Amino acid sequence: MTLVTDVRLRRVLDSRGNATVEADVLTEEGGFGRAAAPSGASTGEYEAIELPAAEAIAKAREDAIPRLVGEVHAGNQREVDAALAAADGTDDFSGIGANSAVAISMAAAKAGASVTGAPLYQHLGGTFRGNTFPIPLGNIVGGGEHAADATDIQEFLAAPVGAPSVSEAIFANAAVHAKVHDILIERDEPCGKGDEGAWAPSIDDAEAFEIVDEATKAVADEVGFEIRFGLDVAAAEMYDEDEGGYVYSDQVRSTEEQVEYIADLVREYDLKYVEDPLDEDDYEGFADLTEQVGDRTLVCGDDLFVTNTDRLGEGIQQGAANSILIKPNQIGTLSDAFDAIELAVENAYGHVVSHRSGETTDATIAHLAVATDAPFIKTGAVAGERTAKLNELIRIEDNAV
Ligand SMILES: C=C(OP(=O)(O)O)C(=O)O
Ligand SMILES: [Mg+2]
Repeated sequence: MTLVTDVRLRRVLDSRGNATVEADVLTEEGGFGRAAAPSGASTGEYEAIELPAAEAIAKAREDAIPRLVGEVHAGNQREVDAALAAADGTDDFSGIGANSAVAISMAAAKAGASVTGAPLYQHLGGTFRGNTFPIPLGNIVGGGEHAADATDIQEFLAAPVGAPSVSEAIFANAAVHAKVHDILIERDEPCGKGDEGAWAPSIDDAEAFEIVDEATKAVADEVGFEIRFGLDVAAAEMYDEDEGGYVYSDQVRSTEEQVEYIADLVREYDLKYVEDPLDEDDYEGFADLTEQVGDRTLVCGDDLFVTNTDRLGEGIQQGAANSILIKPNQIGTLSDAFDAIELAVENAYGHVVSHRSGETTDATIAHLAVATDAPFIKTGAVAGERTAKLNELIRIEDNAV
């Protein structure tokens, strides 16, 4: 019923104005799915390989499409993704590009869902999925690789942990974003934005902590539920062995100092979430920090794990982190992302489904988060390509998809 009859690929724009891959998958019975690959800026060293969009499309047309059309069923995700892996022939999708692979994989899932008439989250999660919704982590202030001349820490993320519904959580994050704007205006700070729609003022990290703390508390008082905040330190981008550690604007911190610094921040600001607090090769540092504060905060591996079961397995063995970021394009297919989620869940690691800094209006990750009962989703607070996912979550909650 869901035999693939055509796969069409094209270059489209992403939110940074770069070319990315969009895929259409067509099936018997009129099934149709369309999806586009996102793209990172602070990419992990161990991620699957994104090729220039035109090259990824050419390679996929030559090697992958003949293995898909008339050969696999869009309703059978593992069959689709195995064909993509076989067509690629490498262990990092450098053959056809992880951007072609993930776009086709997600488009196939949508085509499979369209034939059955089930919403994508139900097609992916099954009718016996749980009944939870992810808490959205909203990027409020940021710098690092996502904005020049702003904070060293890449993302300050609002975490509306007490929200009674996903829509109230989403509106709370938008209110925190607006509150930070008010505070920046009061302080006479410029209000430019970074790649993900977060404010990117030329302030130091200490001032950003002060402002985000004030804004989350003020909005929590207004809405009447708990809002905490968290960080994506993206520390691999700061780490420089030759410089002796983590290079901040005003100092260099050794690994021990970095662990201490982050642990102190968790305690001082009661942080709910800390992503990539250490370099992507430093399992030991992650384990040390997790031992110190893992009982009170999520220590999350993004560049550390890159949605990869081998790297997550190593982390589980060493006690490094207690949660994993899930970015399908880091690993290439939805099946690979599901494998990482399954391994995480089996080992009581939380999973946080995530956007990339370069995005389109594709909303697949909203469905993926709901399908897998993800405790959190990280997909910005404002900006059209971010609100595409947030509004889809609201529609899912409202049974309107
Ligand atoms: C979303 C992120 O940024 P990028 O897509 O640039 O890796 C991140 O680091 O978590
Ligand atoms: Mg990250």
